[in-house]
Formats: sequence, structure tokens, C-alpha cells
Amino acid sequence: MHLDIPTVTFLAAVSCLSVALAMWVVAGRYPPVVARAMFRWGWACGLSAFGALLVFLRGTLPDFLSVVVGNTVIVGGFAMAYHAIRVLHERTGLSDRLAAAWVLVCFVLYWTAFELNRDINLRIILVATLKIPVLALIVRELWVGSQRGRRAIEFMLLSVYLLYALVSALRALNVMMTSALDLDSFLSDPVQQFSFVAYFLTLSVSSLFFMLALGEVLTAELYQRATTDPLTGIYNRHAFEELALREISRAQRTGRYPSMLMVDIDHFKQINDRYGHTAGDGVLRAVVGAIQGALRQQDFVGRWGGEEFCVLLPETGRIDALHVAERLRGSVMEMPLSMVAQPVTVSIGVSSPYAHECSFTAMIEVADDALYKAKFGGRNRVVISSV
Ligand SMILES: Nc1nc2c(ncn2[C@@H]2O[C@H](COP(=O)(O)OP(=O)(O)OP(=O)(O)O)[C@@H](O)[C@H]2O)c(=O)[nH]1
Repeated sequence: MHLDIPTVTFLAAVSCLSVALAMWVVAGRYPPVVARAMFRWGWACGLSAFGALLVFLRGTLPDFLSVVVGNTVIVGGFAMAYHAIRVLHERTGLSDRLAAAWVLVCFVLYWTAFELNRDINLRIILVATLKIPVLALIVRELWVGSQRGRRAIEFMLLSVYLLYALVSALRALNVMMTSALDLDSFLSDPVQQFSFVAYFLTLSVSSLFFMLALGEVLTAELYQRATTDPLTGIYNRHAFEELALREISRAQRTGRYPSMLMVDIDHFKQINDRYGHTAGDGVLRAVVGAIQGALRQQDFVGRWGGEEFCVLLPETGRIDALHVAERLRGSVMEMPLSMVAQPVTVSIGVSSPYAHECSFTAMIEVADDALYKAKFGGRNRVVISSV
């Protein structure tokens, strides 16, 4: 089998350039963290394409450009890929600058070797080994910086870089053990040919896995936006309903029913009118903080409407639900507030479980009715009804 090194190098340049262009064209359409990572990856591919093109043009361009600059730009492509992964992990910092500094070190070493020693073996050893520290940084980042949900994909990406680092080490080792190569024996050496194919595959497959990792981040981001209330950070109405339905159907199997609290801030319109909407938003966030602080780990809260919140208390009977509601009402009354100079209170309607009739709609209706009674009864109080 004969693999033609210039052809493989040319294919690497073309495929990287295609990915770079695709990334640059579409990146702007995505949420900021994904777009930033895509732009960086586009640059990584762009640099790799440029480096591969310079190497491919060896013989046409001066050797300094194709050997020294070309191989430096290739390491720069890996350093940029490292930065793109760090941007995706939102972990940029000193080591990104270290990777960039290493590219300069590579340039100096490649240049020195090029000027001082015309021996092709030494150059190959340097080209093969000097990229290994950057590859090691990438592997480390993918190992420590990956988050739940995209570990499998990032592990595959890690494996690609690890394999390429191994191939590079073997390439250097192989050259150390062979007698002086000239350009022809270099081009026909199977280990050299294989290492160029490995470079091509590393660039293509890593782009594929990186795009899959981007997809995971994007899905997580969209899921977060679809389920979270942006002002308070708790579940929105849709997500709360979904979770509550799941809990209620579980309860119908186990017979251990949940209770529901409908919590409404008293005279909230007055707060908005007196102190402004920004202060009102601050009060909403503070009330949510107080509610969350008063709940147990298994309870969950969602924003039902403007100043109305729903709390589901899994496997909780009437007496316990009443205790939680009272604790919650007390927490809101005692919370420190800097944005308004008046006490903030809540009224709470509680629907407690009654096995045979437990449905989400019934629980909401009963809690709402109890809330209405709490408001009508003078506010800042808890009223309980059974479904
Ligand atoms: N600042 C702010 N205000 C909101 C938001 N959503 C709804 N509101 C306001 O909440 C107020 C609700 O007022 P009402 O429904 O009259 O209730 P209330 O004044 O709390 O009276 P009671 O519930 O009867 O005690 C309205 O003025 C809405 O504009 C929000 O996200 N931020």
C-alpha cells in the first residue's frame, strides 16, 4: 500500500478549511458560549489548514516557509483547538497563554534546527515531539474539564488526541532508530506516511467530536432556557407542571401522595408602584430565596405566574404540609430586604392529598381556592384544603 504524503497533506488542508469556513459562517447564530467556542475551533481548523498547505507546498515555497512556519502553524492549530475546548468548558486562563507561548518556543526550535542542522531526521523528531505537550494539555483539559452529559463524547475526543500523541511519539522513535533520511526515503517511509494519515484523521475526527460536544452544550443550554424562569432561576410553569405530573403519577403507584402550596406575595402591585419594577424584581428573587431556604431537599418550586409560586412537597401529608407552609411564610417575613422599606409577606394556599382524587388539576384548583381564602382572610396566612 502506498500513501502519498503530499496528497494526504493537501486533503488535510482542504478538509480543515471547509470546517473552518462552516464554523465561521454559522457560529453567530448560536448562544454566546457555543458561538465563542465555534469561532475558536474555526481558527484552529483555519490554522491547521494553513499549516498543512505550507507543508504541502514544500519545494514550491522556500523551505523556511514550508518547514519552519508550516510546522509552527500546525502546532498553533492544536494550541487554538485547546483554547476552543477551554472556551467551551468556560475555563480559560493562564494555561491558554502557556499553550500560545509554547507555539513561539516551537518556532524558535524549528528555526534553530533548520539553520544549524540540515539533517532531516532531527527536524522530524522535533516536529513529532514538540506538538506532544500541546496534545497533552488537550487530553488533560478533556479529562478534567468535561461535565456531565457530554463526558462520553469528550472522552472520544480525548482518545483521538491521545492516539495522535502516541503516533507522534512512535514517529519520533522510529526516526531515532533509522539512518539518515533524505526527502525521497522520507516520502516512501511507511511510518512517515502513516503519521500524515493520522494527522489528517485527527483533524477530521476531532472536528466531528467537537461538533457533537457543541451539540450537547447547546441542548443543555436550550433545555435550561426552556425549563427555567430567567428572573428567579427556578422552574418555569411548564417544567414545574411536568415534574409535578411525574411525582403525582409515581404517588398513584406508591400511595404516598404529595401536597401542593400556592404562594402569592401580598400587595405586590403596591411594592412595584412605590419602589419601581427593579425593586419589585429584587423582592421576587428574595422571596424565592426564602422559599428555597425553607424547603426540604425533595421539594421543588416553580414560578406559576407574576408573583405567584407553586411548591410541590412529595410524600407529604396534611400536618407536615401545614408545617412547611408556616415555616415558609415565617422565612419570607424575616428575610432581610434592602430594596424596599416595608415588610413583605406571602399568603399560602395548601392542597393536601386525598388518595383517590389526587390529580394535578385538582390540586392546583384546591390550592388556588385555599389561597383565595387566605387573601380574603386578611393575607399573610396559610389556609389548607383537601383535594
Ligand atoms: N417587578 C415585577 N412585577 C411583576 C412581575 N410579574 C408580575 N408583576 C406585577 O405583580 C403585580 C401583581 O399585582 P396583583 O395581581 O394586583 O396582586 P397584588 O398587588 O400582590 O395583590 P394581592 O395578591 O391581592 O395581595 C402586578 O403589578 C404585576 O405587574 C415581574 O416579573 N416583576
